[in-house]
Amino acid sequence: MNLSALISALPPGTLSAPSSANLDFSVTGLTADSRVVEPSNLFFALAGVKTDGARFVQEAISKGAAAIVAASGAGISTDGVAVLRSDDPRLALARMAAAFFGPQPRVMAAVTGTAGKTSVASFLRQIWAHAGEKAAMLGTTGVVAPGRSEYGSLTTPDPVALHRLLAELASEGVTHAAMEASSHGLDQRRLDGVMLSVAGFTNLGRDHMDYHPTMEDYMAAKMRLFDTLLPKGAPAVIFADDPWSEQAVEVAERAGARVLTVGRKGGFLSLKRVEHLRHKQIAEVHLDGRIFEIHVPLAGDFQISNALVAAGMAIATGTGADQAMAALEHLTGASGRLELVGSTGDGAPAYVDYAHKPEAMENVLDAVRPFTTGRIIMVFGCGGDRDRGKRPIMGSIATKLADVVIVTDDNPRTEDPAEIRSEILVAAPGATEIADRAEAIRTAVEMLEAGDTLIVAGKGHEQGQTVGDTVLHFSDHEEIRAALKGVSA
Ligand SMILES: CC(=O)N[C@H]1[C@@H](OP(=O)(O)OP(=O)(O)OC[C@H]2O[C@@H](n3ccc(=O)[nH]c3=O)[C@H](O)[C@@H]2O)O[C@H](CO)[C@@H](O)[C@@H]1O[C@H](C)C(=O)N[C@@H](C)C(=O)N[C@H](CCC(=O)O)C(=O)O
Ligand SMILES: Nc1ncnc2c1ncn2[C@@H]1O[C@H](COP(=O)(O)OP(=O)(O)OP(=O)(O)O)[C@@H](O)[C@H]1O
Ligand SMILES: N[C@H](CCC[C@H](N)C(=O)O)C(=O)O
Ligand SMILES: [Mg+2]
Repeated sequence: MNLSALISALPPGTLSAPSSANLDFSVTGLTADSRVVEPSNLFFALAGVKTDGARFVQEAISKGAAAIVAASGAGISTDGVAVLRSDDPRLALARMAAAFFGPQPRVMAAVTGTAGKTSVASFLRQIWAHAGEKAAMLGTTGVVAPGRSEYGSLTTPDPVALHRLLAELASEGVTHAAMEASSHGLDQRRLDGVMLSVAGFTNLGRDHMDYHPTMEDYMAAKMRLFDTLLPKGAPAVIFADDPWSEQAVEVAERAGARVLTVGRKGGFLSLKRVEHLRHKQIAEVHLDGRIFEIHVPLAGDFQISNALVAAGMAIATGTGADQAMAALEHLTGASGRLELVGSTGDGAPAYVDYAHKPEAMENVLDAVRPFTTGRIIMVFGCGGDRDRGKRPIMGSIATKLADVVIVTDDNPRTEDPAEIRSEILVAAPGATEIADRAEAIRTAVEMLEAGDTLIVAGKGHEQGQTVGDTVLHFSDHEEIRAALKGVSA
């Protein structure tokens, strides 16, 4: 694509080019990573968390970069290769990636919040598909679309990967796509080129305190979805029953969004009653004077909240209310979200759940308590190179709400695993420490008696254990199944 044409497709003020530069040539792609530069690429030199892309400009040029985009003040030398300047180079990358790759599915939805994003994106795709749309979802668990099911890595992909994917989906005929907006993604402008039709908010709780200095900063990053990215007048579907809901509503209203609240305090989809059964729930929902009684085939109060946010987003983008509500009766939970993996011979269930932050853990333990006549046995750990402050908090929640706690490893990455465990154990008196996750799961399964419930938390859909820089194959599902076979043999 011609660079001059690409620049003129951008909103004014995105970039400035030196007046002397000849930009009338073709660029073959964009990247912010010097290691993957190909001839005639445009290289974005971005200041990051670990290093500064400006240090790799020479490497990018030696690999054939045709022009460089850098921050306005960055001092770089380029031996005559054109340098385009931007006050916000990450924003420039997002907008240029959008212009370079072109088409996006016609209806784009993004959901933010500390917990529930993957579930809402997955439910929204399922509702649209049920209503006959060609629909996709992309997020932590990967990409799901007609003919596609790909394992993911980031919750919100970087703009180049994101817009390449959206263009592919559009060319495959996908008209509706639901994506997750992580706070990292929002802060780093990964979604700033997406043309949103609707945005959603689930809740706010402690997470990523290694990246965001305060909860207010974390909330502000999430609110970029409403105050910066969502076009004026577009619907903002907000879960109404969270302590942060009111603030989210204020931000969205101030930004000119059409606010639709859902939940017990919801004005749009109003939850009047929920009856919890072990593996399903019956919810009464009011909408526009009509009453729907929905049988949702999922466990966990929080899944009703997620289902309502998803239904709200679907209805706000044109799905009929009857169709959306009917679709909720067929929902499948996202992989590893309070997922029943198996049961012992005398009926004690073993669940895999992705709770890896305090509120999520609390919700999951609360969700299974009413159906547990015996003990709740909880196996979990905390990731290395991530928020350290959550470790004792999770240790204390597990101790308070579960009856047996086994602390184990969960992606220690470059940290000392024993140190991570000890930071959890400080606040988990009486917990058992078993470093090896497979052994921890086996031990827990062997303990199960009639009436007990096992929750193995933290990894959900993940298929690896990251130790140092190495990812070793590991699946909570596989380990639980193997252990259950062992006890029934
Ligand atoms: C902390 C963080 O968010 N980092 C993200 C960020 O990297 P960064 O720009 O800070 O990277 P950096 O290593 O400091 O490097 C700076 C620049 O130099 C470049 N570079 C670096 C080395 C080199 O040899 N050549 C080179 O050009 C890098 O490509 C980068 O452009 O921007 C990159 C491109 O978008 C992301 O891939 C990267 O995600 C890393 C891998 C990551 O682990 N992120 C996690 C924490 C994350 O984003 N998680 C969220 C939330 C999860 C959730 O709650 O669901 C997610 O959306 O997944
Ligand atoms: N609405 C909710 N409220 C509280 N906890 C929830 C909610 N939805 C899900 N959870 C809990 O959080 C875990 C992760 O759910 P999900 O993957 O849908 O969230 P997420 O926001 O995508 O998380 P991540 O940021 O890690 O990708 C679940 O396994 C469950 O323990
Ligand atoms: N098992 C996990 C969960 C990671 C969740 C991820 N979304 C993030 O925090 O970046 C870990 O701590 O390694
Ligand atoms: Mg997610």
